[in-house]
Amino acid sequence: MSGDYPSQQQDTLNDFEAAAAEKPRVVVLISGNGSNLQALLDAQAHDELGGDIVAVVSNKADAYGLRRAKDAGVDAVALPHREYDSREAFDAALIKVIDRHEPHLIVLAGFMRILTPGFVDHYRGRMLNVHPSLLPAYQGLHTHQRALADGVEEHGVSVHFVTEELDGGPVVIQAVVNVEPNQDIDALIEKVHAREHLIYPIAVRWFLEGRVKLSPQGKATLDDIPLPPTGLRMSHADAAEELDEDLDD
Ligand SMILES: Nc1nc2c(c(=O)[nH]1)N[C@@H](CN(C=O)c1ccc(C(=O)N[C@@H](CCC(=O)O)C(=O)O)cc1)CN2
Ligand SMILES: NCC(=O)N[C@@H]1O[C@H](COP(=O)([O-])[O-])[C@@H](O)[C@H]1O
Repeated sequence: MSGDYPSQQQDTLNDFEAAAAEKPRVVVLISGNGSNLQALLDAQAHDELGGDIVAVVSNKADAYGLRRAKDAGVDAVALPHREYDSREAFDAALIKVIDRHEPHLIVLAGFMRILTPGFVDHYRGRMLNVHPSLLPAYQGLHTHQRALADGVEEHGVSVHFVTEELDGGPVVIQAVVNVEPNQDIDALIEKVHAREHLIYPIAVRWFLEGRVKLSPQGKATLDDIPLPPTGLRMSHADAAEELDEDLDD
């Protein structure tokens, strides 16, 4: 296009093109393998995320998810929480690292640190988490083991807004996994992961499109309609269709 317009008009055209090209920025926090991060990176690569992952930050330097970020050409930062004297000091350092990227959304993807109220407040309404249970059941850790020990017939995964209450934030999307009699825990975890990898990119895209919001009253809404406490229940087929994915099981 250069040379077709006087220089001032060309500058304006460049500005418009630059603005059109810039997508919402996402920072992802991890602690481990990063399979959910990979699902988000894959969705982005297929133009299904609605934004760009601009940085991945891990509180564990040996997290394989950092390798996934580097392989995808994304800024990968290790910020070991053990190097800080307090949870507040770690969170303050984490905010500095994150805010360099001026993100529109913070995504927790297997991030295994409880965040302080100050951190949560700083990103209120623009921070999501994926939790391996049908919230409000089984908040906290070891959800699969606890669900199996209780003999539940249904388990699953929830994507929710992050608030001060651990895993207590308003739910956006849930996916249900049927638990077989004598269910093998590794097979259950694999089924839960498969559903996480579908519904998380959907929830992120809907947020970045402005469809999913956290109201000032602390309620999650989809297209301005309040979501129920269990969020939107998505079947495997519906989620696969929404993401234009082939069903994998
Ligand atoms: N303020 C909030 N912080 C976090 C939330 C949240 O909803 N509000 N979600 C969690 C994610 N999460 C479950 O989905 C979770 C992560 C970590 C823990 C936890 O007990 N962490 C321990 C350390 C455990 C470890 O290192 O293996 C800790 O922080 O002391 C519970 C739930 C993310 N943060
Ligand atoms: N309480 C938080 C929690 O347990 N999150 C869970 O950690 C796993 C991370 O896997 P990944 O690193 O492969 O995405 C995921 O199953 C996620 O739901």
